[in-house]
Amino acid sequence: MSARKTSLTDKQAKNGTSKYVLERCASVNEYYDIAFKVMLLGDSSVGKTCVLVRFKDGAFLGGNFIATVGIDFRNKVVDIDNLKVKLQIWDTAGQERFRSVTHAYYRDAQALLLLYDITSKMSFDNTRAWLTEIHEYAQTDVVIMLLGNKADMTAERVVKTEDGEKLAKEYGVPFMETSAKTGVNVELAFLAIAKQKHSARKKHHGAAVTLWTHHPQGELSGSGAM
Ligand SMILES: Nc1nc2c(ncn2[C@@H]2O[C@H](COP(=O)(O)OP(=O)(O)OP(=O)(O)O)[C@@H](O)[C@H]2O)c(=O)[nH]1
Repeated sequence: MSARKTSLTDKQAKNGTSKYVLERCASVNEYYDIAFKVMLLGDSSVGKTCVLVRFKDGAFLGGNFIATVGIDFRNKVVDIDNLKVKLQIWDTAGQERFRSVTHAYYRDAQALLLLYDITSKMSFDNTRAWLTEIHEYAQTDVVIMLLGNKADMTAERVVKTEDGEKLAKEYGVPFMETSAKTGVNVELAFLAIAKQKHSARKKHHGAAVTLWTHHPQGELSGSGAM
């Protein structure tokens, strides 16, 4: 496959949406209570960038496939338990040759969305290798979710829903099928993983945790106990 040097923004620019550059900068200082780093992982072309763009902008990046080079990120603030949770979402390159770049980011991730493509048996089989890699490089308390993407492509499906469920059960992780094209379950998946991380964090820190609220102007103020 011939991957060009590109990034998420390049992909969007290619699709005639250069306004994304401005929106991305504008959202950086958005108000939030806590922040989680979420990484998207999985083979090349399973739909990681498309899932991220669907979640962030509600759009589908159809057309020619342009592989991500290295890593890029975008932010989105969601509401969980009356808290503003900023998800800093890292979109990684699925191609093997960029693996050493993405390894460096694993240790900072608090949540991982591992994707396969329901029309590609190989991408499904490779999730085991991804899970081994996660085990090797990620934090021990990282929360993981398995996603079978391209659920809209029913005629081309080669991985049964039950197989995804079975694998997820084996590794003790939640599972969903998503479609970046139709949007099915995309928001739900991000919210589910953020909720899971938030619950784990609450359990770990106990009841008396003070949250620091980040205002757009840059001041900090304590927002009480959870
Ligand atoms: N029908 C359908 N096509 C999808 C879906 N998600 C992604 N695609 C298509 O699959 C191709 C690959 O999508 P990307 O999001 O670029 O894949 P990726 O996982 O980011 O690939 P890398 O950047 O190489 O890691 C593109 O042609 C997309 O239009 C989906 O849910 N349904």
